[in-house]
Amino acid sequence: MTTATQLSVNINKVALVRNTRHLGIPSVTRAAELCLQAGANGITVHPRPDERHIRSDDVFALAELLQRWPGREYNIEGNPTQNVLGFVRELAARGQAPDQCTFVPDSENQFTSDHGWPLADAAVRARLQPLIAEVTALGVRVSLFMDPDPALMPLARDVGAQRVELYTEPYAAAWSDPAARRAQLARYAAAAQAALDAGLQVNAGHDLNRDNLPSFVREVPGVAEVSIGHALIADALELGYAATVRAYLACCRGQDAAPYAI
Ligand SMILES: CC(=O)[C@@H](O)[C@H](O)COP(=O)(O)O
Ligand SMILES: NCC(=O)COP(=O)(O)O
Repeated sequence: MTTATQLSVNINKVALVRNTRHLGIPSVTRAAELCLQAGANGITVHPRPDERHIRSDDVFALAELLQRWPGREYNIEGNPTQNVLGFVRELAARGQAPDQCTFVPDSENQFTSDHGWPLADAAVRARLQPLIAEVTALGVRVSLFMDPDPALMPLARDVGAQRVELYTEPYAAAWSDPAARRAQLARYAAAAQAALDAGLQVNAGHDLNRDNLPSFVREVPGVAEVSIGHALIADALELGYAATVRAYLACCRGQDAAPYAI
């Protein structure tokens, strides 16, 4: 039996709105709790070094919150040469290690994530290997953010990652053109299969939404988890967290999205 794709809700954008005032609203911990109550399988954050959205305090408050939700996962994304390892080390020391750390090769002030690790470069592999080993030794699963290139998947395994997260923006951008969509789906399916063949598990994320998610999980083999933030939080502004999470969970099971009844 295949397990349904898990939904990890990225709450960066809740923090982004919160940070425009000094009032503490909307609350990221409340948002996380409402998403978990609605059935989300996990919470993702990407604490960027400039703290434009998720701040250091949020990372720790969410780790505390996740302790009360056994079986739900906490995924922290970021560049291991910047701030993310500090969070993982400190949380592990507190006995609150995240379940997963997704290494993303973003620069300090990057607008948003837009490429995966260039693992064909031996110097990049040599830099990553000890960092992956350290995080794995802390009991945290490491996932590498990757472009959908089948040739790179065995290299992700060789540097010690347990998962890859396929960067899905090119698929999302092609979605409204049927021929381009089919070509992208074939490309992602080949990358996912190469990852599975290499013994890796497969995550996916970036610009996934209610429209493009069902065909992705139906056609790309073995997608263990999707992390979704921007579109999901935008939908939640209209519908609330609970209805939105339930709609995305249905998409994760491959059901095409019904129009929202407002
Ligand atoms: C790793 C990734 O795909 C990113 O999508 C991400 O976490 C979003 O970051 P922003 O919310 O800062 O755009
Ligand atoms: N890893 C991708 C993620 O967490 C959310 O990306 P997006 O849905 O905000 O584009």
